[in-house]
Formats: sequence, C-alpha cells, structure tokens
Amino acid sequence: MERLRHAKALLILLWRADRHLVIWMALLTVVLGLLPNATVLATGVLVTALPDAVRDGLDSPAGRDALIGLTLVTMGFFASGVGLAVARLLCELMNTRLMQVVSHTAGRACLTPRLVSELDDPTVMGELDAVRDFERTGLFLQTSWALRIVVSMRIAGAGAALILLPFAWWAPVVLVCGWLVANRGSSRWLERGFATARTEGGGRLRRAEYLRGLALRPDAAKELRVFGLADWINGQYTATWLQAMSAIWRARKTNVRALALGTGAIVTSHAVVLGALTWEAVHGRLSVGALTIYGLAALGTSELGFLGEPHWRVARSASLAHQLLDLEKRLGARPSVPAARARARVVHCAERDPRAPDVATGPVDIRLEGVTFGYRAGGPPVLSNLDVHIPAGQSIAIVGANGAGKTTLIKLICGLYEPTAGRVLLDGRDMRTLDAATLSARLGVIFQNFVRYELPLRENVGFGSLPLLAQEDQLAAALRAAGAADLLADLPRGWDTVLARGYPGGVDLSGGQWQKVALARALTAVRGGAGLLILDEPTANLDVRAEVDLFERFLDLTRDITTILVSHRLWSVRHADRIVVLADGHVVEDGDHETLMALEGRYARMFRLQAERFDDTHTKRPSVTARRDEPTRVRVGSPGAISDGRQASHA
Ligand SMILES: Nc1ncnc2c1ncn2[C@@H]1O[C@H](COP(=O)(O)OP(=O)(O)OP(=O)(O)O)[C@@H](O)[C@H]1O
Repeated sequence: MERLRHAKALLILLWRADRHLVIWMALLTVVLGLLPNATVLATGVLVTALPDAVRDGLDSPAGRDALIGLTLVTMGFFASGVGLAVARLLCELMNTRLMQVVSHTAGRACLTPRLVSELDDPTVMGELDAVRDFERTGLFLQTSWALRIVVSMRIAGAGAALILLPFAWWAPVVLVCGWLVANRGSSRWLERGFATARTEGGGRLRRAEYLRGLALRPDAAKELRVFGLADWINGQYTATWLQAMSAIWRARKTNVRALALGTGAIVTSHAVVLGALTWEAVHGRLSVGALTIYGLAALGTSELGFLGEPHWRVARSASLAHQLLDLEKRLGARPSVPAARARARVVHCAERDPRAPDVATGPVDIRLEGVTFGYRAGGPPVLSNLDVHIPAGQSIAIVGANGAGKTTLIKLICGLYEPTAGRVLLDGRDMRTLDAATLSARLGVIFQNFVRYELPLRENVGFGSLPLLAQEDQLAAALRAAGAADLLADLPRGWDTVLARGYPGGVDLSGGQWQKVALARALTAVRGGAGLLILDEPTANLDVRAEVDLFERFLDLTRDITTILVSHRLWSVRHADRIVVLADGHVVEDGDHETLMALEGRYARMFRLQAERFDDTHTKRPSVTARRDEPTRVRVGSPGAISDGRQASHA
C-alpha cells in the first residue's frame, strides 16, 4: 500500500513536470518492454525453420519462415537500439524538468507558510533536509531513466511469463512466486535500511553531515583554527557517522535471513521449470524451437526480479516524492507549475504585480491584546498576557535582559508566529486575517541575525521593496541613510557586485558593513511604503562613530512612520517616545525616559549601571563624552558608546 502511494506521488510529480513527455515515454516504455519477447518469438520461428531451410533451400516454405524469423530478429534489435536512443533523449528532458519541479515544490513548500513556527517542527526540518540532500546528490537526474528501465523490464518479465503458459500453466506461476519471495527479501532489506536512516540513524547522520560541513565552511574556518578544533571535529564526524551507519547496518543484518530465503526461492523455482523443460525435450515432446522459446522465456522472467540500482533509484525517488507532496499539503503550498508555464507567468520583479492587494499606507498602529506565547506547546510561555498599544507614528524602544522575549515580541508583530492566546492587531486588523503580501508591504525590519545574501548588492538592498529593485537612486538613498554611501564606490562591479568571495568579482564585507547593508534593506522597505520600521539591535556591529551617525539621522529617517527599536544600549534609546521594559515575559515598566528614571525601577538601575561604565570609559574616549551633552535632538538614540557588558545574544 505504502509503495503504491509512493509510486503515485512520483507519477504526480512527473505529470506536473511535463505531461506530454510522460505520455510519449509511457508509449516508448511499453514498446521497449514488448520488444525482447517479440525477439524471443522471432528467434523461435528462426530456430524451428532453420534445419528444414538448410535442407530445402530459401525458396522452400521453411526457408521463407527462416527469412521472416531472421528479419524479425534483426528488426527487433534495430528497433530496440533506436528506441533506447530516443528514450535516453526523452529521459534527459524529463529529468531536467523533474528536477525543476522538485526544486519549485520544495521552495514553495518552504516559503509559503507565513508562520515560521511551521518550519520549526523537527519532522518538517528532517523532510526538508532529505529534499535538499537529494537535490544536491542529483537523485532525480536519473529517475526517469531508472523508471523506464524498471517498467520496461516488468513488462518484459510479464510477457515472458505469458509465453511460458502454453508449456505448462504452473511453470510461470512457480517462477513468478520465486521472484516475488526474492523481491520481498531484497526490498525488506533495503527498506529497513531506509527507515533506520530516516529515524534512528537520521539525527546522527544529520549531525555528521553538519560536522563535515563545518570543516568546509569558510565562516567557521577562523574559529576552528584558533580553538584547535580540527582533530576534534574530524574525530566526532567519523564517530557520529559510524554510529549512524551501524544502526543502518544492524537493521539490515536482521533481514539477511529473508535475503537467503529469496535466493533459495529463485534457485529452486528455476531448477524446477528448466528441469521440466529439459525432461520434455529429452523425451521428444518438445521441438528445438519450442525449447528455445520456453527456455529463453523462463530466463526472461528474471526481469520480474529485483533490479538493483534502477530499482533502488525509483524506490528512493518515489519515497521522496511522497514526502515532498506531503510537505506541500501540510504547509499549504500551491502545486508547483511546470517550468514552461511558469516562465510565461514570470512578472518582472521590478514591476509591482497588478494582482497584489491594495495595502494601507502611512504609519502603522499596533495593538497587542492579552498576548501569551510559548515556542513549545505546553512549555512555559515566553510572553504572558501582554497588553501593549503602539499608536501610529510613535517611536518605541523595547529593552530588557537577555532572553526577556524582545525578539519574540518582534516576531509576533511581524506575523511570523501566532500568539498562543490573545491577538495582535495591525491597523485594527487581526494579524491572522492579513495575507503575507499585505504584511510585507507594511513592514521594514532588520533582525539581529539578519541574512547576508550571497547575491549582488542590488538585491541585498532592494529586497526591502522589490518594486524598487531597478531604481538605483532609491537604493543609493537607502544606502546613504544607512551610513554606507562610500560602499558602492568601493565595489568593483557597483550594484552588481556579489557580496561573497566565492563568485567572480565578488567581495566580502566586514561585520559593520554587512549591518549597514541590512539597515539599508530595511530603509528601502520604508522608501517602498512600509509604515513600520523594526530595528532589532541595528548597531551591534557598528563602530562608535557609525552608531552616532546613524542615530543622528534617525529622526529624518523615521519621521513619518512607526518605529520599534530593540537595543541593550540604553543611552541610544533614551529619546524614544516611549520605552517598554520586558522581564520574564511581562511589561514591567512603560513610559518615557524621564518617567522611568523617576520610577527608580529596573530601567533606572540598568541605565545608571551603563552610565557608570560609560563614565569609566569616556575619560579614555573624549569624542564620545562630547556627544553625551548634546541637546535632545533626535527621537531615538544618540551615542551608542556604552557597553552594558551583556553576553552575546543567542537569538
Ligand atoms: N525559535 C525558538 N524556539 C524555541 N525557543 C526560543 C526560540 N527563539 C527564542 N527562544 C527562547 O525564547 C526566550 C526569549 O528569547 P528572545 O530571543 O525573544 O529573547 P531576547 O529578549 O530577544 O534576548 P536577547 O537580548 O538575548 O536577544 C529565550 O528563552 C529563548 O531561549
């Protein structure tokens, strides 16, 4: 039953890839499956007629039969040669399209869910890993060829069994039973291995893969060398891989008996049928021609057996196709369209899609009502019963110790997770009722662990608002506002410079430069119409000067929108319209800087602690001291030179 479901999934993917090719390939596969038996029958005609033809000459009826037999055998060989060449061509085309469909389906399945929480599920993670692995190893590049071989061979095997029927009804039954027992043994042996690789060994294999990946990753190279981890990583990789494979080998070993039983069944069934054929021939009850046909047919039933590599490939592809469609269904992705049709629908990304929903403009109003949230169902909540209103146009800072839930709150406001209880309203509308396009048009965000796209600078900045991707003046303005005006001039290919060393003309950026690019991306979103700018630790990688520069311009940058700033640098956030202090998932203080200082609570203590450390430091850094006394000019921020001594964030 399971195998049927897997096979159906593979056929669905093939059909999506190219239905015309599927039809042509099916026809060709049937023909190639029938040809071997047609050749067997023609060989029988030839062998039967040959002795009389030699005696009576080619003009005799036997001679004509021999010629017909010979012609048919020759045509059979020729046709199968041509058929195989055409099939190879069709399979090449099919494999490429199948790979495209697999990539599209996996990509859509991953990107469709608006909620990130769905991708946190370990089962989904495992399935996506499997898809990535098979994409990388190119399994689907051989699938159609393997499938053609398997189906053709099955047709040939079934035909051979039918040819045997006139000899004795039981002969094909015995042989087919022999092959069925053998197949069961082989596939059980393999499937136990696959199942263990997915479950018991799967986690370890993933870990082994990760460890091996670490050794190859340029970003890990520095730490591995400095900490002298090379031997440890290699040793751990080998041990983990061996542990994973031992589980798989153990699982397979328990099925060796089934494998031995299968081999016995094949040997016995063939001995019985070939023995009966020989017996009948020796006693003159079978002509040479009939013996040839039945003997070849008996051997031809081997095509019903386990077919090694092609069989394995089809089984793996089918199982993966099933996983993929399952994933697509669970994550609610629409079926992937075939490449040719997809091409026809491509909308140039620099143009706004006319089907995109109309979205509100202006600053965003956010309201959290009784919001409770935890990452694990039944686990302790990270946020508890939060009631926060951020009126349109307000600038708010969220502060709190490590793990207080600041980033989590941001993720809820971005609609990446849904509250366990309560609701988040954006412009008065429940977040759950908003589609992804509406949300992304309203938000500009830079996360603490922002993405460093290995793509040109243009995309790295323009991703904030796709319609602006081709408008270099807008992108340049965003880059300038982020304090990276000189970056563009330094890049060898300007906007088209790939921000990764591994590409021709590509360059890598420093941590601070990357942060400015990410900031420019968020500011591009604002230029594209976003009414809410969220900056989660936007200056963590910036030097003092760059941080001061950024906050000096902050008023201009965010004048007409709502802003949320998450920062540990209280000095930088003290001019926010309002500061919300989070602790243990609750809002413990809420007000502007002066109010909170007067409260003498958590914020005041944290602020004074940082200020004292600043005082210790600023004597060594006069340029920073000068900034401390500057008049309150900006809504949010000022010098960011204060270290609060916090540990690196894990978020
Ligand atoms: N994806 C996740 N799955 C499970 N738990 C998570 C996840 N992300 C964060 N957490 C947990 O939620 C809690 C709050 O994390 P969050 O990142 O919101 O804190 P934060 O206030 O932003 O911390 P920091 O100041 O260190 O950035 C932490 O206990 C963290 O371990």
